[in-house]
Amino acid sequence: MDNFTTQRTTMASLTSLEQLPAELLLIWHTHRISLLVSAVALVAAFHLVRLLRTRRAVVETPTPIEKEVIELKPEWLPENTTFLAPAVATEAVARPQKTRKAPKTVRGQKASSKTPLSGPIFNHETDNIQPLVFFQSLSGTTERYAAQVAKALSEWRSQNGDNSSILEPQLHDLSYIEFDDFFITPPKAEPNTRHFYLILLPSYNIDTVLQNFLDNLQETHNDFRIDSASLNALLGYSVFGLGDKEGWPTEEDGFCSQAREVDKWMARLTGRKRAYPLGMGDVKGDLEVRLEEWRTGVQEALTEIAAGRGLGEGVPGSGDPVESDEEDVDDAEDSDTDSSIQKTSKPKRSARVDDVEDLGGMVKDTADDATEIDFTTYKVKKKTKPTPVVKEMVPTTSPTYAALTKQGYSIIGSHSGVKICRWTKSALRGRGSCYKYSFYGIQSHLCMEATPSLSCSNKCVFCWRHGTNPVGTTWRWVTDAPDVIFDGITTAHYKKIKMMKGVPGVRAERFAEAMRIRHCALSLVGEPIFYPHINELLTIMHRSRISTFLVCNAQHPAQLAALVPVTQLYVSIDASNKESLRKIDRPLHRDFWERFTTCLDILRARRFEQRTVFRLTLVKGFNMAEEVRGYADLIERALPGFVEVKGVTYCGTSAAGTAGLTMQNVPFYEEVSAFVEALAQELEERKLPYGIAAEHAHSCCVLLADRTRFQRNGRWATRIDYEKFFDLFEGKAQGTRIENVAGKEEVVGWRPEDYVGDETPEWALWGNGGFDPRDVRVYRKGKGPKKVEEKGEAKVSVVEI
Ligand SMILES: Cc1cc2nc3c(=O)[nH]c(=O)nc-3n(C[C@H](O)[C@H](O)[C@H](O)COP(=O)(O)O)c2cc1C
Ligand code: SF4
Repeated sequence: MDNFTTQRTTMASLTSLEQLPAELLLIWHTHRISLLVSAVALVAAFHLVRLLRTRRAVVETPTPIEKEVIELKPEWLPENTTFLAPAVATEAVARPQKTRKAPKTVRGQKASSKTPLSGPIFNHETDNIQPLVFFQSLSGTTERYAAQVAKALSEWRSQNGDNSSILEPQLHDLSYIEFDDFFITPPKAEPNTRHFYLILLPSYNIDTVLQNFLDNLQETHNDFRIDSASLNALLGYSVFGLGDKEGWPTEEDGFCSQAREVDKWMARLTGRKRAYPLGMGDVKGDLEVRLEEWRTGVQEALTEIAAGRGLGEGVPGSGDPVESDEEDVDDAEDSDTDSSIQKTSKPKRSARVDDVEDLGGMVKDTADDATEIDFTTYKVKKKTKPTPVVKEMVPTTSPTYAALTKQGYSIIGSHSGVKICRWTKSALRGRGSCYKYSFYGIQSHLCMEATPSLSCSNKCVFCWRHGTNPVGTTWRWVTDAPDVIFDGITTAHYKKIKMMKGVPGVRAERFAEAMRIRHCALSLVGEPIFYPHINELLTIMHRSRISTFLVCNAQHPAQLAALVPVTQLYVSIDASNKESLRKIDRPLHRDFWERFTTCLDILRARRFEQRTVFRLTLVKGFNMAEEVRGYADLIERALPGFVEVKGVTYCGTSAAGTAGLTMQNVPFYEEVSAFVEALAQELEERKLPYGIAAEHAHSCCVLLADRTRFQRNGRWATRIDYEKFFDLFEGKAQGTRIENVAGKEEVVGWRPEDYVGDETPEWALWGNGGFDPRDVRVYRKGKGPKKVEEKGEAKVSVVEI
């Protein structure tokens, strides 16, 4: 190309370059709408891809889940329970074979009915008598009188110079002591101190904690490893019963029935050392007179012992010529037994005796030259035993039933309950849902609160149940079928919703929505997993596309291990250490701490199957101060997906008062928040992946969550995709829980990450209060701010009532 041509081409290019902006401008003017639309679409597509990718990032885990094996003790397996085969996860837990109780085998000399088992000799010149006053009280009467007795005894001994060997009486609530420390053998004491027991008891013909005491005495007496009169080192005992003749006029009707039984068992356990006859008083009649008589008699018996004259003459122990009928029957059987043994040429040594010997020091020979007798083979006189009657947990005639229904609970069958909670009513009126909406997207007007077991194995200080609630360690009541319970609770719930129709402020659309239950909180009161058919009941709910949040008290490891996966599984963590837990939950199980920690291990093992939650209820003065590290230890052990921290709600009952709970024990929200911050800090220092996710200041509740599992792209995603949960349950969607089955990796179910829902809304995040901006916040007169406030972009309307 020559120079001229090159110049022309360059000129032409420059001209066209000069024209380019004009052309571009023209193109822009002609196509700007379609260009803008395409650009927006492109950006949207880009974000969508990113979102899907991050969502998948929450859902996927490439590695198969290792199963942890947790040992369950045979005694934890539910007795008298039809146990349902769990759908999943029981393989994760080794279930030991239930060992059958061996027949009772006694090695040693059977105590004759005529000679007392003496126990150590009391030397009145050197030895001291330690009176112990025990009581059990459900509504406070016996506690009051027991304290009076202890005080009167104390004054009597200090005013009377002859009583110098009688020590200051000690008062013990049977709910707090370890039975093993006092009722297997007498407690440890100074070498020259011997014990004298006084026991004051009410009677209850419903299942209460009292029955637990009775069962313990009976078990101790029947335990083949323990001397059947293991309390014979006591100097003596006496029982006083409080009853009500209005309801139980005679002994045949049950007047003071449990005191009578305790008296009987104590006679056996002490080798008949009844120092003064059983006293009984009618709370609505002669109680004070009878109690005074009894105390004077007991004092005389103590004076006799202190003077070295023992328990008196006549029939062992009582100084009374006739023992109670029941003991005579027992003795008659025993003598019958003795004679049948004498007829046997040579008593054979039982195979079980070897087993017993293996127990070493636990077996106590009653005499050195004792003949070994196998009581398992003799023929006993046939005794017609009454067929045991299975009781209803909450019969319609019981005071518990009356109290519950008065408070608005509907009792379904004889052991289930349902109640509309205040948040359901509040949501129906557009005044806000509970924290479950802020954290997990559950609208309170779509939620039903229910329990299939009103009974539980704790007596928590913050429980509202006024003390007369049914308690027990095993399920032994008439059992209602799961479909009957489901129909009953849903019908009762809808009935209660319908009753809200005329309440001012109820929103029509919410009322209509509420006629389809979407969620069930199995947490009302009691212990839902105590119900033997809980798995069937949960399955019915899931089939009806009702999601389930189940709260348990960590006292039933076997049931927890076998539970079908629920939408969200809660364990109440009421304290961070054994002592504190004993004080606050007042558990009935002696091995409550072991049960509790095993439940944490089970929760850890099952954290890949369902969302797991620790529920901490903070009670000032009980379980807050100095316990942050302890709670962090428990979190580290169980690795729950979430930790909900909530201030206790004061129930304002006399029961709470008796437990020493007042308004002073209710922490302020600032105190709860400070506690949560300290806990988050402690977890951070331990490199545990928890952060404070959300709050609901209105119900004094803050949520911590596992960042690695419930955050998406750096934002909290604590809400639940309920539809996905049901699809996973029905098999319409495939889960991603992979396990090693016979050496092969297989999808065995779903994981919590499979049904993670939307991101936590801005207003619910930590620092933003957690009140749904669509609702109207209502304050009581003089409590809240008076004008409409601006909060972020959302308007929070404030109305005073
Ligand atoms: C549900 C219930 C069942 C009761 N059952 C009996 C009973 O079987 N026999 C009896 O003599 N008194 C019975 N009573 C009366 C109590 O034993 C009596 O009120 C006692 O003083 C309660 O003591 P507390 O306040 O220490 O618990 C019953 C009371 C209630 C509330
Ligand atoms: S576990 Fe629940 S129902 Fe049972 S005593 Fe505690 S608060 Fe009450």
